[in-house]
Amino acid sequence: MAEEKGFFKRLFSGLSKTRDNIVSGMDSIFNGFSKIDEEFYEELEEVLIMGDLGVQATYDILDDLREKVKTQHIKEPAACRQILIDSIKEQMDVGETAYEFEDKTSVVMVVGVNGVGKTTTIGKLAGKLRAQNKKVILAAADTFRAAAGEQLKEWANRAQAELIGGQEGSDPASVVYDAVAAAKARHADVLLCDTAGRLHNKKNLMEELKKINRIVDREYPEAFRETLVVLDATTGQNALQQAREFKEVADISGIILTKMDGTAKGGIAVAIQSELGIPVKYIGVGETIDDLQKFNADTFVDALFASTDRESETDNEEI
Ligand SMILES: Nc1nc2c(ncn2[C@@H]2O[C@H](COP(=O)(O)OP(=O)(O)OP(=O)(O)O)[C@@H](O)[C@H]2O)c(=O)[nH]1
Repeated sequence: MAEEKGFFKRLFSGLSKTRDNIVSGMDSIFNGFSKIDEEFYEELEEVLIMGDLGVQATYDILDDLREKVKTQHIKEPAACRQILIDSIKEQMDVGETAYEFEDKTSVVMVVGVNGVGKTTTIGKLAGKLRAQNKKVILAAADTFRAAAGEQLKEWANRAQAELIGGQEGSDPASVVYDAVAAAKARHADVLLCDTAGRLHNKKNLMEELKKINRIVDREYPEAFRETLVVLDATTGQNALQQAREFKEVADISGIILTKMDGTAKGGIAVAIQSELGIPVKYIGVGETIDDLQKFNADTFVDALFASTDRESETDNEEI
């Protein structure tokens, strides 16, 4: 519980800019309007869209609000606040988020375009698994970018995980082949593969991922599989677009949203889960190895909408 409480507090403070961006605007609408009319809905729409919740999720949330206002005969704008909170949670519902790979012999493909924090995230994930005493191997299969291998090596050292590959320009599929052989020989629990994420040539990317997946299918059929996309939350709608494009080329099982600390665009988590139906599994909340947290949509929405007095309340309260 203490860990959960600490998590809520960190999430609460990390979301301060997103809160300013979304909730402050909403609250001034709830408090400033004396009746629920078209202008009220229009202003809410603007706040939600500007808050990066995405067009689709915004429309769905507002349709739901209109419906409930009608059926429950709500007259007070302020009474809409809780309905909206519940509706955002409903929109984000993708069922229970599973983390089976953490407890199984598994191969995890991690994809994401350059600069989103992919290497850092893989390092953090390795650290998290190592802290659970898992044997972790990292495959440096993003062989396209110079220095990517070096950077991953540093993270591997930090996390005390073994690294396979890392030579610039080598074939990603052969790195994965070697890494699978190492994972099997050394009875690794989790093989984390840093794979390429160049979206400008989708066909090549798709072929490359297919080729890599075929190798794992053939060489390691018993392994549990997962494909995670890393997205930079600070890029807002761009991140959503990247998620859409990766969804077209691979079977994505989860998303990791980095740089959630201090961004005003945290609303993108709503857009991703609501529009794509893919769970955000982790969020990055800083640059160190411990700054990766499991994501829970309800806790996220609660932290976003919690009043600013809530932070001190959480000192004495179990969340
Ligand atoms: N504040 C913050 N910074 C982060 C987070 N995750 C990554 N970063 C920083 O983002 C920058 C880019 O991270 P990298 O891991 O190098 O990015 P990358 O996606 O691996 O880039 P490539 O290696 O080019 O593919 C680094 O300075 C990281 O420290 C996060 O959750 N919060």
